[in-house]
Amino acid sequence: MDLRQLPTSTVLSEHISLCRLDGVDIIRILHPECQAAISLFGGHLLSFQPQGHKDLIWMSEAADFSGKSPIRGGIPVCWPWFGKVASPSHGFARSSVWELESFNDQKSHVTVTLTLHDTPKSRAIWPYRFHNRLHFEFDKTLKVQLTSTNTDQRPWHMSGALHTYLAVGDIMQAKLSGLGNEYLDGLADQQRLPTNGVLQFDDAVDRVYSRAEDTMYLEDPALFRRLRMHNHGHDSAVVWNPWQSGAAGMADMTPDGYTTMLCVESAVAGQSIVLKPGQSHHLSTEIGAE
Ligand SMILES: O=P(O)(O)OC[C@H]1O[C@H](O)[C@H](O)[C@@H](O)[C@@H]1O
Repeated sequence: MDLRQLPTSTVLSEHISLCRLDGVDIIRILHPECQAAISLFGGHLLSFQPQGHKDLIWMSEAADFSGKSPIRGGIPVCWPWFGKVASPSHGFARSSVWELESFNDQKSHVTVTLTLHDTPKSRAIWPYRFHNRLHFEFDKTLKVQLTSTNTDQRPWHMSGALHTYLAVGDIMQAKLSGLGNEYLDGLADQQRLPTNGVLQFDDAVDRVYSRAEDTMYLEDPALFRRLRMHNHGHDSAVVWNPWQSGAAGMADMTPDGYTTMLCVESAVAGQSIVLKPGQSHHLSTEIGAE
């Protein structure tokens, strides 16, 4: 995604502009430390490229920016549930329009905060009141924090994920570590299986690592780099790559798209979290290149 080519709608500050791509409004950051983009549709981080590096985040060449369906790539926000436990799959936050609450453009970094709260439309899908805040901090690393607050008078349950699509040079050479000692295999009837915490790739994976470490590393020899991911507020790391056969069944992924991506998600995918009225939960991820 060439961020400089996006047509500017409004200049917000020296390094931050509002742009438009098809049906979505995009906050674009062109800062000496990094370039980044966030779609208001989905509150969806689209790109993060620290100075001197290729993008750390993968975006599908066939992604749909109509604003009608979730965007394939970036960091979709799965909320208030993860997976297909209800409809729509991965919740409604990734296909809702978030509001820009504030931004702060500094010499050393940029922050952007978006919000999403309940509406009659959201309550028709999920009958609760909530207030979500999504805070992004950009410098040499990317920090994303989702704060979910119960503004209802009843307790409610939530699960979810920051469903990060990491960019890799060649998935066949990549190695992910820090995964803990067991996983549930989504491609084998949710069997609970032991592991040494390291994963290499030669086929589709869809796994929930329920004892992942807070910090994971993705070795990427093809791009001569290692990505570091530090998660917080999660109970699992979900790892997903659809491989060739899965990509072939997706209208918004090119046939070879799977070779340059790996989803490593900071997720609440085990037991859902109960929030009482007034309580909040923070789910975050920090990503950098070494
Ligand atoms: O196609 P989506 O709804 O975006 O979901 C993409 C993937 O998300 C997660 O990683 C799940 O574990 C996978 O089972 C799912 O296929």
